[in-house]
Amino acid sequence: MRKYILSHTWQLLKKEQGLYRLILDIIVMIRVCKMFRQGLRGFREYQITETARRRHPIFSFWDKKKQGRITFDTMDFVAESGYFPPRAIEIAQKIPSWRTEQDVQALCNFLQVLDCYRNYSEALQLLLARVLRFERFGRRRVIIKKGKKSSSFYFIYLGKVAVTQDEDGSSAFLDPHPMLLQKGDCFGEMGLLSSSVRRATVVCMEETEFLVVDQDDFLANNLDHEVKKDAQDRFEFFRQMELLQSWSDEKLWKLVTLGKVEKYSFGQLVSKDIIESSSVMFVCRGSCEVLRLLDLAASPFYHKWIWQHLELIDDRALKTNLKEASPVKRFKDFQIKSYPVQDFSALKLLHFQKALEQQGTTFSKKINTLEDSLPKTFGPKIKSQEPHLLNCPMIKTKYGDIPKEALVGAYVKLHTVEEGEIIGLHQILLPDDQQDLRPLILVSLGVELITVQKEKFCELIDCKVTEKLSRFKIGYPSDNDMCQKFLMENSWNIFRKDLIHLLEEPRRHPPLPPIQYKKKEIYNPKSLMLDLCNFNKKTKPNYPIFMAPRKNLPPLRIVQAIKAPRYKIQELLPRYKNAGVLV
Ligand SMILES: Nc1ncnc2c1ncn2[C@@H]1O[C@@H]2COP(=O)(O)O[C@H]2[C@H]1O
Repeated sequence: MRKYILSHTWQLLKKEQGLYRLILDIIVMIRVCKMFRQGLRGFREYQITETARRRHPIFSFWDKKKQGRITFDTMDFVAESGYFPPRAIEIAQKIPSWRTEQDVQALCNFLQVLDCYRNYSEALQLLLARVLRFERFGRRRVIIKKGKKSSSFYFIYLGKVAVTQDEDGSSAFLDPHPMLLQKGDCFGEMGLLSSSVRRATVVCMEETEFLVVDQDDFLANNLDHEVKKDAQDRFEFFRQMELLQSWSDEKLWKLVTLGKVEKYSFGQLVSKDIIESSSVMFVCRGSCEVLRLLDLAASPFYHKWIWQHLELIDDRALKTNLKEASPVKRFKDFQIKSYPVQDFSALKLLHFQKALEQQGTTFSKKINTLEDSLPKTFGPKIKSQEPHLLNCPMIKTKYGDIPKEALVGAYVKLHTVEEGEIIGLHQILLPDDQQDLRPLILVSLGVELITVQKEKFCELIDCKVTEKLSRFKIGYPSDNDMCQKFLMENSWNIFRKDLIHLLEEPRRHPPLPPIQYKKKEIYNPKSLMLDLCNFNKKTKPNYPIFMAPRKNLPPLRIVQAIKAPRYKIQELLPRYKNAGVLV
């Protein structure tokens, strides 16, 4: 009997292999890519901090191409937590002409953890690695004295320094909020680029490690040429921008000197809130995404949607639904593109077109008018809820009571900013009361930006730029529009899953079992799923292994999808009463 079952299962598996195998391979590939990407992101900040006493492994192999042994000695990376590794100190203490190509490349790799260093072009990074020397100073040591001439530039590897306006830096120890610079920052650029006196005093607040470039080495190794080349590239970039066409070369060079290059790897947060940011950002390479953290409970659509679904919690019979549109119509209505993350960039375009059609209507006014009106498709009013149906804590909101568990948020993507575009300018000319002040998050997809202080940029703006900027008025869709779209996509996803389950024969032996989550949780932080079907059921507390500190988490619990009680799809599509019609 067992033999028969086994051979039967094997036959079944063989029959379905083709497409199913392909899908599994794709899933595995996606998972591996995701892990690899996450791993790489972590690697940039990685440093082994074992004690030097421990036995250390050396990995090595023979490289046929190079006819040499390639060795990875973990000791090279061993350092006390945060300190510059001894191997790197060894290189940085050699005089530039004694450093080999490998030394330079290795030092360059060690320094990738410093934002300020990483922001330079690769060619300049290598040239810097040739000349940087290592220094460590204690608390209260003055590095630069205001008004004096000295000629070095500093990267901070560890510790903190304060920038003061007195000569001996003592004010930094009395000031409750001194101006601090820390790991990854740099200072003293005046010493390298000109022979003018220092504009401020810099003093160590604690034991601090520096990598220092001296002007003599800088000039002797032609670093000034590379710096000029970088600046020329930035100039060319600005020259090609339509917005700045009317500016003279002199004005553009001013902008070049005001700008600071910043690089962000994939998935890195660029700005927590673009609206609050004091900089204008020019995307010179790559792209980034504008996201909005949507508080679903702040929208009347969500309230209506939640209560409509919670009414079905006791498996009520399908009656009201019969009056609704036919399943075919519903299916057609739901035929919109669905994404694993909520991508609403198209909604922005739609919104933009609408806004253009209704000329004279400002964006902020539009939000206000939408705020209190309910969508017609959902009926004129939210039905009165019967709290006794649900045995869970409730929260009072502007639109009535809502289960506490249902207070969730979702990240939605509003826009992808591409090369050549500008961030932080579109509202610059609007008076304060007309600005859309909703916080927007900027996340890198691998991007290189030039940031310029908004204030400084505004000082350069002339009437031609003002006129071009006035045509820039792009508003993002209101939170209500986004919430409505989120719920529509969510409903479509639920419907699509139900339909697939209905049409497909249930798989008896899945070779790759899906990750099992605890069923009874209402909110699952791993799958980012809110499961409203689990209300009124006894829930087991779920203790996640790792939880980021509360202060680093977003103010709302984030969901990617919401599962809700619903009518059985067999009732909606009575012709397909039995599962497996497709197979
Ligand atoms: N307001 C400031 N913010 C950050 N760094 C500053 C500020 N003022 C001066 N510095 C740095 O302190 C350094 C003092 O020497 P430099 O003038 O060569 O270059 C200066 C800048 O790098």
